[in-house]
Amino acid sequence: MTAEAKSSMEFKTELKQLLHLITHSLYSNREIFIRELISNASDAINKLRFDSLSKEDLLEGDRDWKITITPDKAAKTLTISDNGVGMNRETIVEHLGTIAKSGTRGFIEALKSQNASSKPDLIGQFGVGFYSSFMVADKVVVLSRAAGEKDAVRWESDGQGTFSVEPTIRDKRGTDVILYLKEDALEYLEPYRISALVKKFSDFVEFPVVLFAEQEENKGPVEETLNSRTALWLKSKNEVQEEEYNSFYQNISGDFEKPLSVLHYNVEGNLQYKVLLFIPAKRPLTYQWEEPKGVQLYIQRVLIMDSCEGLLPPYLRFVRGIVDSGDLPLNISREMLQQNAVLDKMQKGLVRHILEELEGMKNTQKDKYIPFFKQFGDFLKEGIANDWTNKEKLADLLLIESLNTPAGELTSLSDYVSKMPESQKDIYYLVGETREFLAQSPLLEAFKKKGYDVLLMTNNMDEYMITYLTEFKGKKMVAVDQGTLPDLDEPAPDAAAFQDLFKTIKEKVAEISDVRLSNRLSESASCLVADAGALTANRERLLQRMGRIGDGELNTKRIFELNPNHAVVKKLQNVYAANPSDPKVEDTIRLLYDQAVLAEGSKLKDLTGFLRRINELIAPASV
Ligand SMILES: Nc1ncnc2c1ncn2[C@@H]1O[C@H](COP(=O)(O)OP(=O)(O)OP(=O)(O)O)[C@@H](O)[C@H]1O
Repeated sequence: MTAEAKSSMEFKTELKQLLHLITHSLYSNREIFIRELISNASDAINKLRFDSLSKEDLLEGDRDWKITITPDKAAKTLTISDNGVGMNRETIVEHLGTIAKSGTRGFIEALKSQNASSKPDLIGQFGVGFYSSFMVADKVVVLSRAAGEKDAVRWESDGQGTFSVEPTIRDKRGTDVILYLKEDALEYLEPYRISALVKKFSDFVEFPVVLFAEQEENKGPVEETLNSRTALWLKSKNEVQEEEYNSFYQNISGDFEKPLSVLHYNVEGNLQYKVLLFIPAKRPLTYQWEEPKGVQLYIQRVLIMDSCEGLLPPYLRFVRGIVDSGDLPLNISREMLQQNAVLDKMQKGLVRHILEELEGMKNTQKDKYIPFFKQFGDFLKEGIANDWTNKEKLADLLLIESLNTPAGELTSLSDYVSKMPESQKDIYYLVGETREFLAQSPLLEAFKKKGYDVLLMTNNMDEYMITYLTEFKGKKMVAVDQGTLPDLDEPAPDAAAFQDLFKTIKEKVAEISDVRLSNRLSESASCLVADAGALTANRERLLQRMGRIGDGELNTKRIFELNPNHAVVKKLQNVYAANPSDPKVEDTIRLLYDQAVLAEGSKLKDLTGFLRRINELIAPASV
């Protein structure tokens, strides 16, 4: 039977690339292989413990959970064994050969682009898991027997592109990972080295990690438990050292940095649960392509779900940690969890704590909060769009540049409001690509004159977020490139005199929906604004970039505003009054319009016409 025979198979292409990179580029942090293998062993035990809640037979009476590390100096092998769920022929081929995790491709790209040898921490961020064995071993053999099955399987590979599988014998369920160490990795056979690494990386692992070592002079083997197995979240806050938090966080997140903040508390009362959450300091590359790990759900110390979606809303997926509930039944299924009211209540509490922590940081530790916001601000903006109940709190966590803050410095909405002059009713903002460009916009002239501040939003998420943030502390959020602005002074009352000219402008400039005198301009002659509720120039460009509307295609017409106090506008009005069909009239209208198009950052439709008109103007004065 083919299923019984030894067969040789190829790794999936992406895995081949991954293995090549692991073995050739990542040396300096290779000791983490031990963490990865212990973590797999612990996952395997957790999985069986969970499965056995509904199928006790699987245990066959053995619930003495244990992870064993056996160095063999003579054979130069290091073996990591567990009595977890195990694998059969089918699952071993699937898990250790053909499945490339979704993050693998991204990992490979990041390694290639970032000069991998100088970025060893990447491997931790991506959790390449089992394959990290090939950093220290030139051959790896896995012997495994799945719980509830009789046959065992032997997997072997030198990490060069193929692996083989064949039947074998293992007298109990579980897995042995046997590393045939490279000559330059024999240090990992030394008990003191193994012991130090387990303490460093895996001290909190819930199951005993036992070193099974031969003694000198044929005294027989000794077993020594290396990890203290403390469930950190069950201790009280004042019993835990900062170092313990750090290494626990690094273990569950794969991050090499310390966390930025730790939230550790107990909830008593109707609902009881223990919380240990971490806010990371840096945004790992993984977020872009891998499923977020999120928060682990434990029920009375038993890991139920590695990444429990319902515990936090998606926008807080950067938070790591553990919630251990005393109120949920141990054998709860994923489906039941999703409909469980307890989870909803816990989520509300967790969100409140996280937002309060961030608020405290913003108010009292600016040096910590500003870098945090630069890394994770996008997530909070996503929250403004999705979490209606916490919208105001989230909005108050925003940091934004503004006209009155020096370039590179940021203001919060509360600060903005507290500095508003009495005459100012609304909060003003302008969204665009860069601060430099926005700060020069003609749309800000009247604000500069009146001393009103304008928020200058230049982050990718801002256009999206601002559609959901229409108010803050009872004040309207108003785009300065949209609608009319009653807070500003009225334009000169001579609008009537311009009515005939305006009629001609509307006939000549098909791109606009209307023309009127402006109360936004003081230096410039003209500008374009969107009608209330219509697409602004920046949003239109964003939609074009996203392919939602065609390039150069104007879906919405804008309103053309003229500054009645500007010399060119005055002259235009005079020339028009004397002779409405003077050819200079149309050229000047076009030039004023094209200037306004450039000032809003859009492209000119008729660049040739624009240059011709400019040259005709310059010609009489030029040499
Ligand atoms: N000791 C083991 N017992 C049972 N199954 C295992 C064991 N080690 C690995 N596996 C299986 O092989 C799969 C791949 O392991 P690998 O370490 O590459 O990734 P992972 O553990 O899924 O992810 P990560 O290491 O990033 O958390 C695991 O998901 C698991 O199904």
